[in-house]
Amino acid sequence: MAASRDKLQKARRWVVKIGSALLTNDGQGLDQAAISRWVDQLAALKQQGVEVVLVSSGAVAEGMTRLGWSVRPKELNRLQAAAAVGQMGLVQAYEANFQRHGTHTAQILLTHDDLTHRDRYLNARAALKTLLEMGVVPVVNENDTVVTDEIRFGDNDTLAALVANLIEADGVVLLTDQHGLYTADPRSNPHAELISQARAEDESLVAVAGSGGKLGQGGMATKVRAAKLAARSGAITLIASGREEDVLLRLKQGEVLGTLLVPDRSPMAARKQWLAGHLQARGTLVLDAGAVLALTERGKSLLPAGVKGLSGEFTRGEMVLIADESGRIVARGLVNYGAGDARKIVGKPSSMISEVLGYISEEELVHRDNLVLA
Ligand SMILES: Nc1ncnc2c1ncn2[C@@H]1O[C@H](COP(=O)(O)OP(=O)(O)O)[C@@H](O)[C@H]1O
Ligand SMILES: N[C@@H](CCC(=O)OP(=O)(O)O)C(=O)O
Repeated sequence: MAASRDKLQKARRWVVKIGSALLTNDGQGLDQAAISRWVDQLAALKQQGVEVVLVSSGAVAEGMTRLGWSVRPKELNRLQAAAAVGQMGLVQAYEANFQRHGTHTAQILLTHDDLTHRDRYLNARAALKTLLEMGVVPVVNENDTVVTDEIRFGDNDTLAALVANLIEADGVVLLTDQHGLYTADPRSNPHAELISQARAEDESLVAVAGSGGKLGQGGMATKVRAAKLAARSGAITLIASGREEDVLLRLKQGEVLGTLLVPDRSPMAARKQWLAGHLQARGTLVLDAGAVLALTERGKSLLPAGVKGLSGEFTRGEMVLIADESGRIVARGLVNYGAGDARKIVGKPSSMISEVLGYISEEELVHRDNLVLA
């Protein structure tokens, strides 16, 4: 068990999700004091070298307060309106608190659909990674204006896991109003016991998590499902109480709190399997000998300069095979430029991409994070 806790401690990129159940102050809008404490902890984690992405719910609840509604509406359009109003409150609260630490925040509104479209996936990934490199804390929520699944099912847990997949986070921390996953719902079963650790892919957890929390909320079922999703890219998930004092810092110090859900695979093996299993190759890039060595021996990204030719029709974000001049496949990966643009830049230095195409997405044709060697 200690070895697995250690993994969270050593994780250098955390996705921290704060659920609606925690964020709202007895229906009185956002719990500003609690937000201030979580932000202090997140800022301290950053100081310790952890990159953090925050996934925050609470838009509907805050919107209802701002609009003076005491009863949660049933109509989706009114829930959407409340989410749009309340999102401003979330943004204000996080930005003001992070400013105390001299840190900028960035608002990222995503839908699950965005993460299944390969070009949008790469775009979201590039934006988030750039923000992290700049030391900005992305604050993510579902874009409730264009999709309504979440406000119907109350599930930002899945979004947190998808974000972890997207940016290869090594840890997902789901903060909620319970100390973790219990053997039964502790609200209705006083004998329920806290599960300290389990395999993320353990099917018996689904039965334990039940069908959901309070009416209209995801409860533990969505957290267990999210842990399974996060495990696909090798991330470890921890479910803990956001009310526990200094919970994030204590977890970072290795204290045994909450429920740890451990992936079966290492991040690299998980990513390899995902790349190998989920996508069909749409084309082939043929590399010169220097580029083959850069990829296979030095773990580098593939730059356009090392590509001698290409075949097939592919769009940005699709899978391509990467071969040497004899036709031997040396790797596969997600390509940053569609075939038409790629043909124009192959053989050229990356410094010429913007001149040739009139824009630049990335300087690599295939980034090493999106590439697996054969
Ligand atoms: N096995 C279980 N262990 C812990 N909590 C459970 C379990 N089954 C159901 N729950 C319920 O899930 C709730 C947390 O889910 P939810 O209200 O959706 O929180 P959040 O807004 O943080 O996602 C708890 O308050 C609890 O009543
Ligand atoms: N996106 C919406 C709802 C998401 C939600 O409630 O999710 P959860 O915190 O997992 O129960 C909001 O910000 O209010």
